[in-house]
Amino acid sequence: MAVFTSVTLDEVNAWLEKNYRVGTASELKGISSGIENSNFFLTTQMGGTQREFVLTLFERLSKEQLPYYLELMEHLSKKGIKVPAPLRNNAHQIVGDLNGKPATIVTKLSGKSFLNPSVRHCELVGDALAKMHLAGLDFQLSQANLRSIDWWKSTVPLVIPHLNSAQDQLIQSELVAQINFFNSAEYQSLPSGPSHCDLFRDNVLFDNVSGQDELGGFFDFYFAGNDKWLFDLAVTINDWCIDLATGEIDQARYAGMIEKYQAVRSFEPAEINSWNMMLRAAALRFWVSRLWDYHLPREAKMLTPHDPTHFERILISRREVSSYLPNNSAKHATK
Ligand SMILES: Nc1ncnc2c1ncn2[C@@H]1O[C@H](COP(=O)(O)OP(=O)(O)O)[C@@H](O)[C@H]1O
Ligand SMILES: N[C@@H](CCOP(=O)(O)O)C(=O)O
Repeated sequence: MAVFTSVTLDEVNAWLEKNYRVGTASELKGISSGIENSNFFLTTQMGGTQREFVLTLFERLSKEQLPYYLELMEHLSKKGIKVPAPLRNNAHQIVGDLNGKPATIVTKLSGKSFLNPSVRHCELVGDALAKMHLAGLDFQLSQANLRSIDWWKSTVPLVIPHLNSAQDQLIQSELVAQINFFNSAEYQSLPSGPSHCDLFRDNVLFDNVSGQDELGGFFDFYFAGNDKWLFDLAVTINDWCIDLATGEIDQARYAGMIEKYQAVRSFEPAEINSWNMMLRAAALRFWVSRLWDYHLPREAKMLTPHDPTHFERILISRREVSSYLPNNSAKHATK
């Protein structure tokens, strides 16, 4: 995360004293990774106990949109899914205000990210993602994925002036294909529910337990929304189970993630048929957002935009190669 809004230790202490019972802040460290919000590692001292949190100031999401994300994290965490738990303030509110921005404190997960994941890491993520989908079924709030097709339709025209003619043609033809896909009866029938929608390698931590990596947790729910579960899985596969240089699927990691996901929740026939288009949708989603962040950047300290051409390559690869979603009972070609 970049730091768009600065906060001092004194400002945090005044805010904590007024609103929370977590003791006194002894350390506040701006976090440089991430691109959406202003994040800080926050250490507090209370009665001789040191506690660690993450303080987030939201830069784009409004106070009205935030309860969905934060209450979803609270809901999942209460159900035993490893995600940060937001702290409610003294007025029992899940979000407050700090330095003119909506702000919240969540528990800090332990562990580290693996940017070159193994088959085991992918298996752990597949298992936990399916469990997270099922745990979200009885979550009462509903909010659409704000970075879905309506956002692609409004953002593609803004980035087109920055593209060469081959890219322009590719993005427009994929958008049309996705509009048709989203309008199909089969798409409409796909199972859905609260979804993370950005479960990249840098949004998952692993802990080493007795010499073996175990899931530390999923975080960064601020692109979450009610969406097709298959989209969530496709976003995750497109980041975790690929050869990073070419964007092509790595079969061992792919099979590991799918198998463990499916051990928890079996795919429906419509999901098997929709898989290739969903992988393409997931690639288009991040090509568009990376182009937008790259060509229309915001002012921020410590902001490093991601490379858009990576998702252009992934999209080209998914359009050229038909992918299969293995199922215990049936295997269908998707193209
Ligand atoms: N709850 C958490 N526990 C541990 N680390 C976290 C937590 N939330 C954020 N981080 C750290 O902060 C970094 C940036 O957070 P992220 O949510 O990705 O930012 P952004 O909101 O900009 O996407 C992460 O890479 C991670 O190192
Ligand atoms: N995962 C997205 C960017 C979203 O940023 P994050 O830091 O909030 O995960 C990408 O890689 O394009």
